[in-house]
Amino acid sequence: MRSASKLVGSLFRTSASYVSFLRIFLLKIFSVGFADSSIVDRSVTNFEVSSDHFSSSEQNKTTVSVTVVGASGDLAKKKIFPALFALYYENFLPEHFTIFGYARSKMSDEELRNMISKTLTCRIDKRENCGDKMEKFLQRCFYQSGQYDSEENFKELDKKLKEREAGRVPNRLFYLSIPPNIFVDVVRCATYGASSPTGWTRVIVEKPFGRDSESSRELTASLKQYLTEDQIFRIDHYLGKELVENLSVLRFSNLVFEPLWSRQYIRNVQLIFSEDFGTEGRGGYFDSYGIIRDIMQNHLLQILALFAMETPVSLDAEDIRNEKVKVLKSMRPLEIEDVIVGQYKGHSKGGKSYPSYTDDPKVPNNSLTPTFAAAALFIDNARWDGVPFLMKAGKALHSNGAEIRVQFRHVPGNLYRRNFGTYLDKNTNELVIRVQPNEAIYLKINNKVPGLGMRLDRSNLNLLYSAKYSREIPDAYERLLLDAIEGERRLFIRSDELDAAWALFTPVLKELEEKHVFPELYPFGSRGPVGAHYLAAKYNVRWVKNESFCWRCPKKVSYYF
Ligand SMILES: NC(=O)C1=CN([C@@H]2O[C@H](COP(=O)(O)OP(=O)(O)OC[C@H]3O[C@@H](n4cnc5c(N)ncnc54)[C@H](OP(=O)(O)O)[C@@H]3O)[C@@H](O)[C@H]2O)C=CC1
Ligand SMILES: O=C1O[C@H](COP(=O)(O)O)[C@@H](O)[C@H](O)[C@H]1O
Repeated sequence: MRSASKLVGSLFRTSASYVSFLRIFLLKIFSVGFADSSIVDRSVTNFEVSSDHFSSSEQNKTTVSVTVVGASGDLAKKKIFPALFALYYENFLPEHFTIFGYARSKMSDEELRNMISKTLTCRIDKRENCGDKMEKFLQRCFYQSGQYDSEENFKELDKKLKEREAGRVPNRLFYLSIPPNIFVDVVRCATYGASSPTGWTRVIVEKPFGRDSESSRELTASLKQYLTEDQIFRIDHYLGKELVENLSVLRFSNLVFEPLWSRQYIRNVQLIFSEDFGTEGRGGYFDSYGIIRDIMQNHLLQILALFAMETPVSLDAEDIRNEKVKVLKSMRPLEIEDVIVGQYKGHSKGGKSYPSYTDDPKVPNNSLTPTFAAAALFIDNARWDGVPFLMKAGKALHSNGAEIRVQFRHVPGNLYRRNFGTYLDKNTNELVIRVQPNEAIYLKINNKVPGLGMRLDRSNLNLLYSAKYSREIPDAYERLLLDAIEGERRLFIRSDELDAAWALFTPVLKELEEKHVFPELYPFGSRGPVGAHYLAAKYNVRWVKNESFCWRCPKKVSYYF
């Protein structure tokens, strides 16, 4: 009941619609009554089905408009419009909704629809009626051209929004898919020119949220001149990935993992991100941020916080985010001795040539920006004292993927020690959560090879999502957009979380820049700089590579670098 009353308070404060209030309130009541129902299954709570529970006259009174600011850009085309269509296709959008694209480029509604239609796709498993649905979706999309710092232009948008809202209570979501230097202008103009007069107004902000502690705080302060914290949805799309969402389920709904989840049983944790392509087309942005800001300070650190937090009081957003902040505040700021940086260099192989990072016309020839980094982080609390959390992130590597590897300690006094040979580490249990591609959770165990002898083998207890579930896994942006529409903040970053995250990385980022640390060059398509192995070795860790993660590796080989 406590969570239900908390929710009532916060919903009224943010003047959320009565319909979404009722929906969430009932869900909360259910979650108190039945332990399992606290896990919201959207297949039974989507808007279509919910209209059985809530009279359509309620839905008729409200409407949701999503304005994608920066609609002509890469992210909007690649991710946001396709995610909105997928939500529509699955009946997750409210009955009355409108989508607006807003940018400086001149476009008609028809031209926007034409642009969007090129990137919309149907779920592999649900192609029926897809063409019809696409057409209907496109008819709900409109365009307004305008400057980002013109209140007048946003007032024109407001006028068009009102026409579509047709007298219903308007709820408005603005997605800032634009470069960060214009975030504040847009928020100011949208607030004064186009915020909802009677419903809610929410703003999704894309990263980067500043370059360091100072600029991030400035950005937060500027946004808060116009918005309350409740209205700001800072997106980290890794939090919307299926396997990252599943991390808490794995920990807190199974008896077998949580007792092992500490320094007592875990030797080290590895958080690995790799891409087999370079910064193509995004060199201008990337050069002023680098891989530590682009991937580590946000995506990998968010995963780490979810992995390491204590059990939250409930699944409420504030309870979860409180626990994440505690983990981040218990961490030691990263030190320069615990980081290595690299940058990819071009070469030719098999008649094909691979570019250097600095070949990008938007990157200066003498750029020291890292495209690869490895780091060792520590959480100084009772649960994790002394356990290295190793992060590795890189572009233009030999493989593509993201995973969490949990290496367990050796079995004390292991009776089968002799059977393992010299590589004892290789035979300890390991839990792998493969975030992408080919989502999976598997546990490496030792077992006996059948027969009269006593030969041991390594096997995987394997949950491979594609084998178990026939349905397509939704894109992270779908989940996050839906959450923002529903006012669910659990997967968005609160400002104190952001402060704590920057506090860990800002000193080392400054030091790397001030000392002009030269990144170790590594060939495009390689495993990255050897320095990463020395860093791991310092903490008695070996990076492990799983064969299904590595498309250039020969099959059935476990890689110890
Ligand atoms: N692309 C991606 O994969 C990812 C992007 N992001 C973040 O999302 C946001 C949008 O990214 P993305 O779509 O790649 O960005 P783009 O560079 O494509 O910019 C989006 C739109 O903003 C306008 N714009 C671009 N540069 C400027 C400028 N200097 N001044 C004013 N307007 C400008 C352009 O629209 P017009 O000229 O028509 O006004 C452009 O179409 C950024 O904050 C980015 O960091 C985050 C994760 C991944
Ligand atoms: O935020 C970012 O993420 C992408 C990787 O996202 P994914 O969902 O495709 O794994 C990365 O390429 C980009 O540099 C970074 O800004």
